[in-house]
Amino acid sequence: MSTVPLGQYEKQPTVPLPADARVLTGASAWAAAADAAAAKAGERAPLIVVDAYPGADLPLLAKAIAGALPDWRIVDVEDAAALPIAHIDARFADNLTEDRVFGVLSHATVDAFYDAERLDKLAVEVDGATGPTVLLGWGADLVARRLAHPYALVLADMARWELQLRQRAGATNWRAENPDEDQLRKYKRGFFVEWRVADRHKTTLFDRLDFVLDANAIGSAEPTGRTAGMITGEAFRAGLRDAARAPLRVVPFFDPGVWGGQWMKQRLDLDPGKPNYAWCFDCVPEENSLLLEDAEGAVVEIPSLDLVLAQPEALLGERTYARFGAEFPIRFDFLDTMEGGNLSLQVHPLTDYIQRTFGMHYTQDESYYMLDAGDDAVVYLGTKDGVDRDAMLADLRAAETGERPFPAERYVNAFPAKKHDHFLIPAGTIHSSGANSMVLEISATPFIFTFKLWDWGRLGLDGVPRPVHIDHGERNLVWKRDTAWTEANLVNRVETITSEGDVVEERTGLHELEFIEVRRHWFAEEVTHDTEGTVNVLNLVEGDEVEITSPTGAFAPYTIHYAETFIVPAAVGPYVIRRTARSRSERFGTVKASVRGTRTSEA
Ligand SMILES: O=P(O)(O)OC[C@H]1O[C@](O)(CO)[C@@H](O)[C@@H]1O
Repeated sequence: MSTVPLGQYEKQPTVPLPADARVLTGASAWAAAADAAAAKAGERAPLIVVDAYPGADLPLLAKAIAGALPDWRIVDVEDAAALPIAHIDARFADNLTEDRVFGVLSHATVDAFYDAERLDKLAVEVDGATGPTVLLGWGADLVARRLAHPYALVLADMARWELQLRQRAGATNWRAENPDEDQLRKYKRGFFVEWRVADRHKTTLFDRLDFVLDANAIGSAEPTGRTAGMITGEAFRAGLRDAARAPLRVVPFFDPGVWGGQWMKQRLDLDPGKPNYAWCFDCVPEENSLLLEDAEGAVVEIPSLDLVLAQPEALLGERTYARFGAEFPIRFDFLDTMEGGNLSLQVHPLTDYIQRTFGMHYTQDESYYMLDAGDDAVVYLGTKDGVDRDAMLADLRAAETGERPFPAERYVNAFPAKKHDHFLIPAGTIHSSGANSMVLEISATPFIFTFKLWDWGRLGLDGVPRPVHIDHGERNLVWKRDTAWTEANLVNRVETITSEGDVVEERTGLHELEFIEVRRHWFAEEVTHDTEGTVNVLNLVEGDEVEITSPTGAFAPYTIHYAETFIVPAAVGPYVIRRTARSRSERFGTVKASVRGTRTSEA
């Protein structure tokens, strides 16, 4: 039974660890690592390798290890063998670019950050060590794997949301000297280079890990009330294997913005002291976390991306995995502009453009599902009939220089928006959510490839104008998406699929140029679903509380509250969504997204 009040959004959802797994903390965690290292070493001096995700707080980690294992020599692999930062900057200059926001995705491996000769030398030195040694740092395994003898391997893992919070608070990129650099540039360096390389690297460790340490809780940007937990590699692997076979939620994160609103604060019970909340990222497994909980209630936080990387086929399904690789292709998030402002007027790149320019293999196709709407809510979508494109571009450029505001109403449609409307936004379509809207974005995962065209003359939260990219926008705007086309193709394309008793199933999108299929179900009692071999992402858009149950008892009933997004992994198969014993709502509504053409019943 749910522990939160009826209908109240759960902000810290957890995923159970196997019954026999325990979260270790403090000195006992390091003692367990030391025991494992000693057992592997036999007659030799034991070795613990702590491979830390870039952005982990190494000084604090070293202090914790030294406190627990005072007789061990701790070697900072980064100090010993990393290439000078100027060398790394030059190596990745083409990926990092001069732009504030956009880089080019790197295909490098962690070796590119290290001096191979110094790694060799360090390996020889560690090989000859007579006392117990800890190798610490991102890529520490590069040294250890040069050795012929076994060692205990610890991954000090971190999620991207925590990394971003630390960057905002002054943390640098990996070994860079940029504490005061523009946050957009720090993020760019993570997104296009560091995190890509680091994810590729850590995936090579997963099968060999002896322990996973929650480095989010070591030097956290904001107080979490948690001490850093450690679980065994076995618990990590088994926990993820189980997680990919039952419904789950990732840990949502909430972020303020220039256009942010008040709806989430009130309805999702967020900090009333904050001026606003703009976004809630409720299903972006690339950035969110999973909270793994043991049978005694102790919790360890890991990146939810680990689930995607470790269990891609069970999670995504064979066909979706074949199409996207180990990437979670569906993103759900909230955009809250209730009593806030308009989003920027924007456009996303076409597939060909995002591939050629940024090295992304699929693009940021989107849609706005209206979870709620004020009386005056509108969605800006598509250009007006007969627009003079040169005049519009000239007006956008004049607005960018501050010469005069952009007359958006002259060029862009503003469609009235009400609760449960669904607006489809294939890449290349000009769009923006207006003020007084509560949008559930159901989109492809890419989320930073936004070409802002006009930001309504306002400044960003950092006091400087947010970046506008009219040149990129011009190359991607599809001008034939005028009023008539937009209305016929992108506004409320709802189609009833079946209607039986109290259950109605509708298709609400997305547009045929987008790969996501969205089905909405209305019901009073229950609806039977089947993943049919592909991942489902759902949100309870109407009703206070439901539970997800297994007709075969394959997983324990899982409670979902209003507005919560949840993932049903492909491996689940059949599942039932039904009202709970304490539900008070008369009617429920869910929206369910999957990748079109990947269900077993689709030829
Ligand atoms: O550019 P703005 O005005 O912040 O718009 C909101 C942004 O949030 C997203 O919807 C999701 O990250 C982007 O597509 C969009 O750019």
